[in-house]
Amino acid sequence: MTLTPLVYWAQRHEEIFLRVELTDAQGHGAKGQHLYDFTLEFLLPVKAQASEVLLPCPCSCSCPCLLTDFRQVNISVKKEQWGWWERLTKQERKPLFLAPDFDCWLDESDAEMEIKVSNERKASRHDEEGSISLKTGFLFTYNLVQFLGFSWIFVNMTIRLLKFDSFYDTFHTISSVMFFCQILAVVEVLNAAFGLVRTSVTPNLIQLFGRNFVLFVIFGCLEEMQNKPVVFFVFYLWSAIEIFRYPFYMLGCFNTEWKILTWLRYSLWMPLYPLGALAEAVAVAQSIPIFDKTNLFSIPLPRALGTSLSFSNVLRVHLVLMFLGLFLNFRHLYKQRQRRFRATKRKAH
Ligand SMILES: CCCCCCCCCCCCC[C@@H](O)CC(=O)SCCNC(=O)CCNC(=O)[C@H](O)C(C)(C)COP(=O)(O)OP(=O)(O)OC[C@H]1O[C@@H](n2cnc3c(N)ncnc32)[C@H](O)[C@@H]1OP(=O)(O)O
Repeated sequence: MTLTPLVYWAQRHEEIFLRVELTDAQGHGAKGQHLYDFTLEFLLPVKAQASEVLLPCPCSCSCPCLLTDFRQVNISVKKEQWGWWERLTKQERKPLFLAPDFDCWLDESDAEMEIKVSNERKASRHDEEGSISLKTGFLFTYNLVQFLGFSWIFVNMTIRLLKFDSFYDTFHTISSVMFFCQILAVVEVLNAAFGLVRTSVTPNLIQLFGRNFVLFVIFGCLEEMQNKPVVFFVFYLWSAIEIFRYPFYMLGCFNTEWKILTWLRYSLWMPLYPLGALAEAVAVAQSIPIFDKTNLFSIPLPRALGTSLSFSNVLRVHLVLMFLGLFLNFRHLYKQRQRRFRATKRKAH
């Protein structure tokens, strides 16, 4: 016996959904195997191929099998032309077995809203992807430029060291590239401030201020300091860490890491940071008598208090701050190291 099933329908601008219910088919209650049949003449042309979305097979296998408890067939038919139909069938009178599928029903305006929301979602995903790749491109370029700059400094100084060239002209050969790299390092504080990288501003600010004070104020402003061997030690120690730190960040931009590079980035600072701070402290200490002698940057005082306040007093305060800064950054780097290696261990398990 052939039965006519109940057919529920809904539409979107590009397709028709049909839900064919077999349980409530005419002849309800009949058991055994039956043939079900219905005919619909659509209002407008549709694409020939309909896709049938079947309910999962009760035995949850993927093999073709006979479905004995099969109550519903979902069919989706693509419209030939995008648009909204005023009804489903050519004939104005709705067939008796046909009813709206209120579970899936949308009015034209709701469907338009759905399209709008989905388009907006797509556009925002697109924007997000765009800004992620812009951020990655920016960070990669920044790290690459710093890596090239510091590599040039490190290689140049190593060659000079191996050739037993004089320590005394380090500043004149290296300073322009060092100035460039250290001015550019302002970006690192901005990256932290704008949340471009997962770190805090304070350690970056301490690092930037500490180095740039020595570079621009002590070495840059005092010619007498420029020929001292301490310049060599300061520049060499700074660049020794950066030739590992920046490539580590470059790989990080693409979620990649080389274990040995990660280890170097998070271990070399342990000897280098105190040595670097010590070299910087020596430079500051050596500059104190020069500032006293030349009165450079001294602050004029009212006569009752004396003639002027020497800049060397600022340097003495700076020396104290340096040890505080060294302590804060040492602690920060230690925590970063713990976090990094804990994460690596977790990944390995
Ligand atoms: C405010 C006024 C205070 C006045 C103080 C006065 C003086 C203070 C002086 C202190 C002594 C300074 C001595 C020093 O100058 C001597 C030397 O430098 S000697 C050489 C040895 N030095 C070092 O080893 C330090 C090198 N520098 C650093 O490590 C950083 O500058 C530092 C801020 C100290 C730490 O970096 P950060 O906090 O960023 O840690 P991470 O590297 O672990 O990064 C955290 C996450 O962010 C991602 N990140 C960071 N930067 C970038 C980037 N440019 N591009 C891409 N990604 C980046 C990184 O990948 C981490 O992400 P994730 O956790 O997902 O892996």
